Amino acid sequence: MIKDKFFIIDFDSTFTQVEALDELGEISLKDDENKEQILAEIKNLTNSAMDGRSSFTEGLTQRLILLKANKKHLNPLIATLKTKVSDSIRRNKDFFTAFADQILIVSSGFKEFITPIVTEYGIKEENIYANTFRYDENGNIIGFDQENVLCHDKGKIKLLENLALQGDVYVLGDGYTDYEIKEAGLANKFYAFTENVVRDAVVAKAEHIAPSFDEFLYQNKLPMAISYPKNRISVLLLENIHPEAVRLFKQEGYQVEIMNTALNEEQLCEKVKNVSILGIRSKTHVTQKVIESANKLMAVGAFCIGTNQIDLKACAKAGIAAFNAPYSNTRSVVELAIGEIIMLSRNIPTKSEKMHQGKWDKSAHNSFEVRGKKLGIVGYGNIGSQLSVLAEAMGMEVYYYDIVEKLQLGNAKKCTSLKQLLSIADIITLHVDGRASNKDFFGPAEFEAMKDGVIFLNLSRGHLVDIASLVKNIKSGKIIGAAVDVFPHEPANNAEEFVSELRGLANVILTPHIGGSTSEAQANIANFVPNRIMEYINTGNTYQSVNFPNIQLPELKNAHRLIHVHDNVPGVLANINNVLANHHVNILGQYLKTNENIGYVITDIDKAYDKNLIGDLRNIQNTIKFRVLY
Ligand SMILES: NC(=O)c1ccc[n+]([C@@H]2O[C@H](COP(=O)([O-])OP(=O)(O)OC[C@H]3O[C@@H](n4cnc5c(N)ncnc54)[C@H](O)[C@@H]3O)[C@@H](O)[C@H]2O)c1
Ligand SMILES: O=C(O)CC[C@@H](O)C(=O)O
Repeated sequence: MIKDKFFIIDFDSTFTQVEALDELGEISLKDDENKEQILAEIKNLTNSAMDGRSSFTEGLTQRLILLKANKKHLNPLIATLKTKVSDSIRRNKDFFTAFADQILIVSSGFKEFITPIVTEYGIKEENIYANTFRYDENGNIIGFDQENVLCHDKGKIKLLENLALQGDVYVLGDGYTDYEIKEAGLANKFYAFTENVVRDAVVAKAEHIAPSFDEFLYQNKLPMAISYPKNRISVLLLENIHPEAVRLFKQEGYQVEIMNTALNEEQLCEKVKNVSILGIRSKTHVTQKVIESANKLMAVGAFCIGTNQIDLKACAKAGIAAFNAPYSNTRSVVELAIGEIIMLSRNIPTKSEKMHQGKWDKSAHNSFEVRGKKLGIVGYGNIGSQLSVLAEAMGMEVYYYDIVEKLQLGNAKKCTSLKQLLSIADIITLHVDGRASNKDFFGPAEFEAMKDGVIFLNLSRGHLVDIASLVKNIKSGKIIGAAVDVFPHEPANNAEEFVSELRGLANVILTPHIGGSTSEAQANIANFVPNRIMEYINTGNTYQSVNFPNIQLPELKNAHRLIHVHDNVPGVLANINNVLANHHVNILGQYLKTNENIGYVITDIDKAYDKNLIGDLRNIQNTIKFRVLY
């Protein structure tokens, strides 16, 4: 145990997420008709004192008058505060117990509510320095013990002078009075604690910032509950990702930067250098070069279905796990396709445009019901098969073609070749994935093989269709209607012009890659992808990763989890186990999965291990990445 270090920890907004007197006001003023106004006044007084803008003693006196609190309000207050202990303090409970002799709570709050909270964390009652209330004969709180130095301005300084601690003193707090201890020369280091509140005046003065208690422990090489402070994990989210993803990552304690645009390779290489988690949609390309520029990248999240924009193999080889949202926008794409099939069958784009020009063209020419028509679905995956179900419900006859064997839904008929499908269908819709081999999948020969008067849709990927051939066949009248949502070149953001030969053609619906852009889908994606990534980081689970072997395990309690990513060559598992045996490590469980590129091993071991073990595991030949989870 380290004997010559003392940790001075503030209570309000540091040990707990809140200011206790504000919470007390919520209780004591519950039935007061001016509650909101009084609470606002109390908050102002608190903030002014915490920022060092006003006299602490005066503010405290005024706050107690405004509170109109009674002894009977303290139990409910304590119950509330117990639920509001700061997250990072709560998870590091073991630290408080282990270092109880060296931890002092120094607060200008009140012992009556501080003691029951902090002693549950192993903090010693004699190490709690705080004020005490004075009551009248009815239990009303009417003031505080004026003898206590902590109720006076510079009270914390006076207390520390009196304590005359022999050793290094580290102060952690959110307020100006905490900083003043260091300023007065009574502490070696002051850490502005910003997990709950960021006080600019304090942060500006602080030489150390602790966005979490983990960071404080990490910087001081003290034992912590997690392997790495989450605030050190930086997330870059591009392409206007839904705010729910930002909220989830921030809630986890990560630093998040958002951009509304896609980045080109050069821009991304620069931006990605210190990023741990990268979130993109369909337009940002994560290339080999980008991966080589990323020094800290652990995971890439495609906030969409398609992952063709990510070099998945290069990511795996660099130990970077990639995730997507395979089903979150499926329904949205299907609904758009259904709508477009009907609109195109009725020639609506042309008719609507004419109406806008004042032209009344009431005719049934080239207008058809979809009932009884043959719909040809190319790519019978999640989108294709769901479209099949809805199309049948509208009375369409469904044909599909896929390169792999797929479950036939309803009365859908499987075509044994693309050619067969193209020769049968009245409406052809493309739902294959964007793998490289599908480039120019639909060119002159495929359009040639279609029936005359066909309708064509592409809501999959732009590079799958040769646009010049498509345009030629629309102009010739072979294709009487088309809907295109995806293009070989798409603008990086909403400010860039969309340039395409498809512009201005009759009965052609052009949409800006919005097949999956519904509120529901974007919110679902924003929930799904961060959770997958955070689970991977916190537990090692690679479930639904698109490039890592999938392993799913429960969170680990009272053991270490060693996560080893290596080239998929023979002998690595044996080498891992040799190292573990040499260090006399007891294995609690071990799981290995490989794919064509990498091997992924999770080993759960006893809590105790010799520190050289980590270095030895890292040095095993063919190791790509290694990390330890607590
Ligand atoms: N427009 C949008 O906003 C939008 C939204 C979501 C998805 N998408 C695109 O749609 C694609 C399909 O999505 P999904 O969820 O159905 O994917 P999926 O992986 O479930 O289905 C793709 C299917 O295509 C098949 N396939 C691949 N190549 C083929 C080929 N050459 N010939 C025949 N079949 C082939 C696969 O075997 C698979 O069954 C995504 O990969 C994405 O590119 C676009
Ligand atoms: O939102 C996007 O950019 C892509 C949507 C879609 O193409 C997908 O792959 O899910």
